[in-house]
Amino acid sequence: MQKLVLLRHGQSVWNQENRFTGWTDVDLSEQGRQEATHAGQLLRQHGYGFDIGFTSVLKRAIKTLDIALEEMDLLWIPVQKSWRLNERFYGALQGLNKAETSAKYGAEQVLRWRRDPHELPPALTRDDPRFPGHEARYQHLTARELPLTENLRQTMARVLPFWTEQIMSAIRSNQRVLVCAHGNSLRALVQYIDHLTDTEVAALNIPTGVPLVYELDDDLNRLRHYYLE
Ligand SMILES: O=C(O)[C@@H](CO)OP(=O)(O)O
Repeated sequence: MQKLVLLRHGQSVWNQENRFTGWTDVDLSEQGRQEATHAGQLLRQHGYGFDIGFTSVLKRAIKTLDIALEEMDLLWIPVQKSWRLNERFYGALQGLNKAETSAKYGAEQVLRWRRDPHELPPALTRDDPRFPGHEARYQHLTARELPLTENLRQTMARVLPFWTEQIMSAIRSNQRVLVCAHGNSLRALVQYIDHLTDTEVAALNIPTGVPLVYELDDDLNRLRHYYLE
């Protein structure tokens, strides 16, 4: 039996301000730092150790992983960062306040944008300052990989190659893995691992900063999963 731990980053400043975040590189809030510290303490108290960490290229996830590893005195382990673990790209909604957007477009539409796995938020244009193609960290991405908007299906499609090629292969070589990512990139991964239907994943919300443990059999099928308390 193998264990895998998934961790959503601690609360960010824009989670706190109730703004659509996506690929915007906002920092952790003070509460988010505390959540990350607590996650690391919980993992340490339950005797967890890790050989490798995986995270996105966004600082709220990178810092959460760093803080949690520091609590376990594991800052020295290798960490691999990939844009494929980034939050779902929220298109032209990025930066908008969620309550104001509900008042403007209606709560039902906003809920579809947030949770319907097939619904595409309004797209950005390439000349928008928020387009990731302007950023050095995404220069190696192809034009097709650079998103203008993204639904959960598309998030899953870019997360899965990283899951199979990097994360699964680390688990298969008996490395103990900690993945620190985002609400929606983790929802996409959990939908895949748990074979959730679209209705089930629409209802799934992963809390910030709470370690989610997966026990896997030798073929890496899920045996059970639970949050650490
Ligand atoms: O704003 C975002 O990027 C995400 C995660 O905070 O929000 P939501 O939960 O609405 O998909």
